[in-house]
Amino acid sequence: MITVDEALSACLALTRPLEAETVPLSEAAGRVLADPVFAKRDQPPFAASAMDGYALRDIEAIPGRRLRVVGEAPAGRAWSGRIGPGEALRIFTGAPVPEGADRIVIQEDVTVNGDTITLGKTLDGGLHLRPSGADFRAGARIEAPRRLSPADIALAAAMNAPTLSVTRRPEVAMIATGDELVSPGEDPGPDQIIASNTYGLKALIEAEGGHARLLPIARDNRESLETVFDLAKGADLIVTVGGASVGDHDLVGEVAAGLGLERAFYKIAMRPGKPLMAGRLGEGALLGLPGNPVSAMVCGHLFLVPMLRAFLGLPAGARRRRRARLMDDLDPNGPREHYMRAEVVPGADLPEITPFDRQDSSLLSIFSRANALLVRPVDDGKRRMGDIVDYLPLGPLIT
Ligand SMILES: Nc1nc2c(c(=O)[nH]1)N[C@H]1C(S)=C(S)[C@@H](COP(=O)(O)OP(=O)(O)OC[C@H]3O[C@@H](n4cnc5c(N)ncnc54)[C@H](O)[C@@H]3O)O[C@H]1N2
Ligand code: MOO
Repeated sequence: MITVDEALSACLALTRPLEAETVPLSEAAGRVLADPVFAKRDQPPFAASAMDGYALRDIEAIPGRRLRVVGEAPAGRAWSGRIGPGEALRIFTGAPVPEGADRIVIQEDVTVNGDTITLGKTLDGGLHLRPSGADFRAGARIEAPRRLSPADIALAAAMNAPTLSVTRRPEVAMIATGDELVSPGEDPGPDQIIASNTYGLKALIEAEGGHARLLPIARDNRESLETVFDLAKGADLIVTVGGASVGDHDLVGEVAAGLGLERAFYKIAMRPGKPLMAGRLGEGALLGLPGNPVSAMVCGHLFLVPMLRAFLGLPAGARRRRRARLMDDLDPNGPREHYMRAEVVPGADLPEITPFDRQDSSLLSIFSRANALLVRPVDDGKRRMGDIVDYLPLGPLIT
C-alpha cells in the first residue's frame, strides 16, 4: 500500500492543464481565468466627483463664502468651462470635475439662493474627488490562472472585457456500480439501496468547476461494466464508484485492465478509502473510488478535487492542514492515515475539534453534519483531550 501523499502525486501525474476557451463575461463567474485580462482604459477615465454637490476651488472652501453657480454637470455629461474665483459648478456623483476645481462641497453643506450658494458654517474636510486612474490605469491586469470571483467579474467588466479566456471545464464521466443500486426517485427492491455518492461527487465536481456526466448504473457483470465504460469515452476523467475491493463481484479493476488501463496504483494506506485505484485509460485518467458513501466522498475531497484543479491549471497540491484543540480522548491509530469525520467550532486560542463517535464509512448522516476531517497520522499514539491535532476543513468553516 502506498501513502496518501504518494497516491495524490500519482493522481496529479495523470492530469494535464486543459486548453482555454472564450466565454462571455456574464458566464465566466467561477471559471478559471486562463489568460490575463488587460484594462483598455483608466478608471475613472477623468477626475470624477464622489458626491452630489458643488465643484469649486479648495482655497475658497471657507464657511459662509458666497459663490456664483456657473453651470451644471450630471454624470455622463461634462461641463466644458473652467471654474474661476468666486465660481462653483453644480455637480453630481460620477460627473467629470471641471478644470480649475479641486474640491467638491456636498450639497448638505450649502444654502442655495437663485444662482448663488452660501457655504455652511462647518464643512467636512473631504475633497470628494476621485482622480483619473484612481481605481486602475490602462494596461493594468487581472493575473491568470485565477478562479473568477464575483468581484473579478465586476473588475473585468470595468476594464471593458466583454469576453474572457477561461480553461475548459474538465469533463468527468461518473459510473456507479452495483446490482444493489437504483437511482434516487426509483422504486428500490427489498435488497436494494439508493445510489447516493455519485450525486454528492457530482456536486463536488461542479462546485470545483468541472462538468460531471452521470452515466447509467453499471451492474456487477463484465458486459454491463464494459457497456458503461464505452459511454464514458472522451471524458478527461472517468470516476467509478464501488466494485473496487476484493469481493467476487468487485470487477472494476479487472474490466478496466481489459480495456487497457495503465494502473498507477491500487490500495492506499488511508481510512476510509483503502481500495482507491487510479491509472491512465486511453486519452483520459481513471479514478476508481471505493463504494462506501463516506469513503467515496472523502476520496473526492482528497484526490478528485486536486485532480480537477490540476486540469484547470490551478495550484493543486495537498490541501493545507489546520490545527485545532482535541476535545476528546482517542485510541492509538493503526497503519492507515485516518480521516475522521469531526465538528470544528471556534475556541479561545485554537478552534476546538470533536470527532463523531460513529466513524463507519457508510454513515452519510454523520458526514453531512461534519465540517472537518480530523487527520490522524499512520501509527499515531493515544491522544488526550487538549492535544493539538491537524484537520482539513470541509466546506465553509466557522473559525
Ligand atoms: N474482505 C474485504 N472486504 C472489504 C475490504 C477488504 O479489504 N477486504 N475493504 C472494505 C473497504 S475498506 C471498503 S471501502 C469497501 C469498498 O468496496 P467496493 O469499492 O468494492 O464497494 P462495493 O462493495 O461496491 O460497495 C461498498 C458499499 O458501498 C455501497 N455503495 C456502492 N456504491 C454506492 C453508491 N453509488 N451509492 C451508495 N452506496 C454505494 C454498497 O452497497 C456497499 O454497501 O469494501 C470493504 N470490504
Ligand atoms: O477504506 Mo473503507 O473506505 O474503510 O470504508
